Amino acid sequence: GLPDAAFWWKERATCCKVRARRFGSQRQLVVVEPSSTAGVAVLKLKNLPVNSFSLEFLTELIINLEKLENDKTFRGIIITSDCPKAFSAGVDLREICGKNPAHYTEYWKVLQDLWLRLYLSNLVLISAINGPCAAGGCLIPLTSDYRILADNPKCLIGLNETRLGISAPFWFKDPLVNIIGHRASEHALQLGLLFPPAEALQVGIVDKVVPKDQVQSTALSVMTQWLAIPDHARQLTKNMIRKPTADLLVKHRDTDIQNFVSFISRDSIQKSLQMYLAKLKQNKD
Ligand SMILES: CC/C=C\C/C=C\CCCC/C=C/C(=O)SCCNC(=O)CCNC(=O)[C@H](O)C(C)(C)COP(=O)(O)OP(=O)(O)OC[C@H]1O[C@@H](n2cnc3c(N)ncnc32)[C@H](O)[C@@H]1OP(=O)(O)O
Repeated sequence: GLPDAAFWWKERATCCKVRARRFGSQRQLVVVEPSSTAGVAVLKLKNLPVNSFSLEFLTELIINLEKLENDKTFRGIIITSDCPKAFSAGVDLREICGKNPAHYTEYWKVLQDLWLRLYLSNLVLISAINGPCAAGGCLIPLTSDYRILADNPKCLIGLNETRLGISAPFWFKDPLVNIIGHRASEHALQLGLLFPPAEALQVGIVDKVVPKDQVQSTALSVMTQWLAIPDHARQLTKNMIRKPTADLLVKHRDTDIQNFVSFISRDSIQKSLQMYLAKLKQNKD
């Protein structure tokens, strides 16, 4: 439960800081601003062009989340995108293509860290999804407490991993099952469905669909409702509900990493990821 997670966070926080020093980039990939509502931060994802999860971006994201978690002035975070093209395109395919097992191991550990940091956060997390959100990109909405999607046909959301010839890990699948149910997940995951807004709302992968220019204000007004509940009661309840799902990853992290590394290192998987990336580059608007 929380003691386990706290242990992991302490250990991994040190690794993140070491890694951040290694990148030493001048680009700010995550921007945190206080909102007009007291106690609420707006965290903007800014890894242009599509907020794909590079190792550097993940590291910066985790460090910023950790800072907010430890800053007692904040009770909630609205997570949104500052990239016009996407909320998030998920895993950066260049991180899991053509690299070595040591790199895959490091990458997967950091992605697990992000998931744990978000899923077990004591803060209220609201995803203000203002662009397409695919596969690993759904990690943020699926670990949030509430999801608001922009009503735009380009704003597709879902776990489309099977379309790339890969499978979503169990810790993506479990929150999806918790949110939309077993049968709908079975359907969505196997077919790698990306839902347009009305269908996303109907299946329940998002809680609200609003015009794009109202995503932010809606997130703030939903946040106000959540913050009306005393923190300790809400946090205990959140932990009680999420602990069994989180424990599965906390207890099986190493096996999960080994499975991922051996799966992703296969020639056939590498080939299909390379083909998908090449197709993305061809299909330019
Ligand atoms: C045993 C089992 C154990 C474990 C499981 C095993 C494996 C699990 C694997 C990990 C699980 C998670 C997987 C993922 O997240 S895979 C990524 C899936 N993402 C997608 O399918 C989205 C792809 N992107 C898009 O659809 C579009 O880019 C998008 C977001 C709709 C925006 O479209 P558009 O505005 O037209 O912009 P472009 O397509 O031109 O994109 C701009 C630019 O970005 C590059 N790019 C896009 N997405 C990615 C990406 N995910 N990784 C790397 N690069 C990406 C794109 O190629 C363009 O690049 P260019 O250089 O041409 O400008």
